[in-house]
Amino acid sequence: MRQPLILTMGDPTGVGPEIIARAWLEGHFETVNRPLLTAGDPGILHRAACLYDADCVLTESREGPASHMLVGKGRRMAIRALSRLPAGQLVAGRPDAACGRAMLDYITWACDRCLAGEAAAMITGPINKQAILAAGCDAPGHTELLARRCKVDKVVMMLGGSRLKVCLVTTHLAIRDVPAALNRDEILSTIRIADAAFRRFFACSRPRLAVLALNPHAGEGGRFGDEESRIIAPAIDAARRLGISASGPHSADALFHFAVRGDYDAVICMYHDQGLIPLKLLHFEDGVNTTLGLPIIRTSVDHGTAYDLAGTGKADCRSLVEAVKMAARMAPAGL
Ligand SMILES: NC(=O)c1ccc[n+]([C@@H]2O[C@H](COP(=O)([O-])OP(=O)(O)OC[C@H]3O[C@@H](n4cnc5c(N)ncnc54)[C@H](O)[C@@H]3O)[C@@H](O)[C@H]2O)c1
Ligand SMILES: N[C@H](C(=O)O)[C@H](O)COP(=O)(O)O
Repeated sequence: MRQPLILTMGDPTGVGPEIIARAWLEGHFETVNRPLLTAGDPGILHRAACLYDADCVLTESREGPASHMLVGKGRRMAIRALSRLPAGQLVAGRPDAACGRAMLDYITWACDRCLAGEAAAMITGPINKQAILAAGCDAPGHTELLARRCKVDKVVMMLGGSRLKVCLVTTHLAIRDVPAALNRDEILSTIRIADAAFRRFFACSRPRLAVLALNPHAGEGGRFGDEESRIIAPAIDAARRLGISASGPHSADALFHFAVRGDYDAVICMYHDQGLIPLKLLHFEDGVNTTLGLPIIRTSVDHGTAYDLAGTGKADCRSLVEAVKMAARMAPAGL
């Protein structure tokens, strides 16, 4: 049998459990060509599924990799029980350290199964970064946590949809710390990882990568900053010498128009919101977050825990569905 895709449930008090249950109950995973296993909490998932189907039933199973099956409208959802939190006592949007520990356990278990070749890919539900900190993990997000777990120094956060894909040089850090975190090698390695991933996973023989400037008007010849001439242009030159189709530094305000028009395959962005604002403007509903440069395949929803919606059953599950489909496409054929 083909190895499964593992879905991690995310924050038990966020929308993760309900978007997983919703996607299952609406049948969105029926065309996925691999088994799906949810790493999470059966009681929480059952409570979430009841938002859509009051008759759904949680059953114990002692056979197979799934310790629980959730049955709703004839669909069987395999669950690996990694926590048994008191569902009735948890309040939407208020994770405690036990929830933080559980979120971490889902992620590390799934990552280890992928590293061992027992799963083909992992897809992550949204976590709360404060809660994982309360549970003793100082990684600012999945991206950094998985890089550490896989013993990789440099990975790239890419978010994308059909119209736009953005790769970030820096991720979760204060805006005031961005300039100091940028250097030629970081930018060059981001370009190289993006280039390799597009060739391998997205059937792009020579990806066209647009590299953004940091400052307005690409620094206006040094008047508004010199990162462009000092750091970014040398990184682009080095990439081009390696045969990579990288261009820039482009003015960030104008470039997205051309990228969305189809002139580029991906945009290399200097910091989080430079890339994620245009991306989420276009692709909030169906965007996918992918970590490039890991030895495993990891995709994710492009949104957070959405505490304002948790427990209402109103959260959109399209990003999750796209993340699962993308993981299935990226998964190694031999596994
Ligand atoms: N993949 C991840 O684990 C991930 C991604 C982004 C943010 N986060 C975390 O989530 C928490 C909240 O972050 P935030 O408030 O910046 O972003 P958010 O995405 O949780 O919420 C922003 C807005 O989008 C809405 N929204 C989010 N998901 C939705 C969905 N599926 N359907 C409909 N509307 C949806 C919310 O209701 C809210 O109005 C933070 O702790 C953050 O670190 C986690
Ligand atoms: N920057 C991501 C976003 O806004 O969607 C998000 O915080 C997720 O990060 P991780 O995949 O590292 O958890």
